[in-house]
Amino acid sequence: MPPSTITVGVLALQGGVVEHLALLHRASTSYPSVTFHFLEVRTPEQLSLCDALVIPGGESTTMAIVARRLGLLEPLREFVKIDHKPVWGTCAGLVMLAEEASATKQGGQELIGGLDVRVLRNKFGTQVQSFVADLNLDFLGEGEGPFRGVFIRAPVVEEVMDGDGKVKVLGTVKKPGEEEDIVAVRQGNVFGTSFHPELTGDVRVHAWWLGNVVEALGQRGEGKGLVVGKGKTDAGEV
Ligand SMILES: NC(=O)CC[C@H](N)C(=O)O
Repeated sequence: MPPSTITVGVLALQGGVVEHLALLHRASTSYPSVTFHFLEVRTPEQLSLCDALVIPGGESTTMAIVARRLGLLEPLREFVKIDHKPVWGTCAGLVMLAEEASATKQGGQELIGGLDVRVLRNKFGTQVQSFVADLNLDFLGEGEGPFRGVFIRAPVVEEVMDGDGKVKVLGTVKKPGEEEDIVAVRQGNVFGTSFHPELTGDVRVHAWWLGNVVEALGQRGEGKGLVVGKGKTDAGEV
């Protein structure tokens, strides 16, 4: 039985929070039998209300420092690795969800973990080397056209570290003259993308992910979300 109400948080320490909320809200109309509540998460208390979480793009070093100061890092690790609640990280969010990261600032940076991968930060260079590429994301379903991948100081998965195939590669990109790079992975309830679906206006990845959330929580008999009117988030109308 899918749960009737689900609370989805967006970690709102910095980065593309509003964009995710807008697309999540649009995607939620694909599941009319479920009432979604969307919540900006800045405190452990807010996190504890969530059934699932999006960690947006932005700057993973800053996000980690702020999360540490707000007492959120350990609760986030529990959320992902002990409670196994569904989580999706985009770009900096993918970095946060990796077990290891390379090209970090001197002294390294704190991560949440959950994906047995090592990411390489800023693989394609600086902000001015941002690019857009058509991606074939088979998980979106047969007959779906390519997805416009927006890459901004994006990381890639440079190594899948688990030996037993738990990490599934769901998307790659190949720039002319370069090797293919892994840009979407999933391990159980943890999903990560190097690119930014929230900046495209294309709702398909958000809708797919919400479908996974509904399914995962249904299997666990969970979904304790607060019931609020559709069309609103804590950030107001989106
Ligand atoms: N657009 C982004 O989220 C950039 C991610 C950033 N390079 C980081 O490592 O945190």
